[in-house]
Amino acid sequence: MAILNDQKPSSNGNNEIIGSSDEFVAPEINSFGQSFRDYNAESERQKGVEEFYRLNHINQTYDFVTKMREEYKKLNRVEMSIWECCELLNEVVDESDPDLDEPQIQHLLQTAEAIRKDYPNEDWLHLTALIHDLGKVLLLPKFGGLPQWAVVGDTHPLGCAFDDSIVHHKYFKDNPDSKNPAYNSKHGIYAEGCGLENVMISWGHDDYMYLVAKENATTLPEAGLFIIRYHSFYPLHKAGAYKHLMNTADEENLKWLHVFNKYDLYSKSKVQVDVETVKPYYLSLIEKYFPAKLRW
Ligand SMILES: O[C@H]1[C@H](O)[C@@H](O)[C@H](O)[C@@H](O)[C@H]1O
Ligand SMILES: [Fe+2]
Ligand SMILES: [Fe+2]
Repeated sequence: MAILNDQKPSSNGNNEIIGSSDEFVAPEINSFGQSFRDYNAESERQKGVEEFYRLNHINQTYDFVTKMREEYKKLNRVEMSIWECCELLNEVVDESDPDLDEPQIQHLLQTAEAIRKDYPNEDWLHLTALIHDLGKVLLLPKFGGLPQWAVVGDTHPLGCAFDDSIVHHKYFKDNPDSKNPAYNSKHGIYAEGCGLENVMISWGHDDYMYLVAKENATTLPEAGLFIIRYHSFYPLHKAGAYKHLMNTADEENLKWLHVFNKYDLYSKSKVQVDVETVKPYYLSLIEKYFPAKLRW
């Protein structure tokens, strides 16, 4: 499972050159004709996305995240299977995403099918892709009906300074934490190398799904759990900010997150995956790595 080189990590340990025509090719532009993750490009989605980040940056505080973690670790809301949850995502719309307006179940399957093409033997990675965004059910009434700013979008640490690389950074000026001297220095309340598991990250679908998977005793490897928990932490995995908070285990896991991110971001397209065709495969993976019913 360790990644041996900077290229595609191959499960047999060889530094093979990959040239199959069936390989996943990342497109240069999104379905709206723009580059991916361009938060300033004028588009039908730009204004809504910016308003989303304004609310997110004002309201996500250290105290808010502390309360959310306390509340949701009870897992006392719903009992259901992973697949049932995938189907629920059909009803969810993500207002933070400039690149996608397809139903979320399509995004899950597009990500999983793309990664499966290039990593046919890493079944844990296929399943990780399938479930990575399931936490977005927090938007639905029976999961608490949280507002968009508390569920989707990129994530960032609380308890230390907000890095400039965070999307629409200017809105942090109205976040009470940015005026708190305990929280607004580079290290804030954290020690160098303390490990990401000791860092408060803005609350949303990543941390919730991590909690659900972990508490329901999934047998997914650590790297899968890390991907689920930090896939929206673009300031770290894209911009390289906050690296001083990582420990050596985080550094290993981050390599897999980099692999995953390509498929999460660039598989977003208008080409739909046929759900019924791929369903039996994913059901078999769910059975391998999860109990039949989970507490949510
Ligand atoms: O808008 C997107 C979307 O909400 C994704 O699910 C999340 O993982 C990304 O980080 C975010 O930028
Ligand atoms: Fe996500
Ligand atoms: Fe995603």
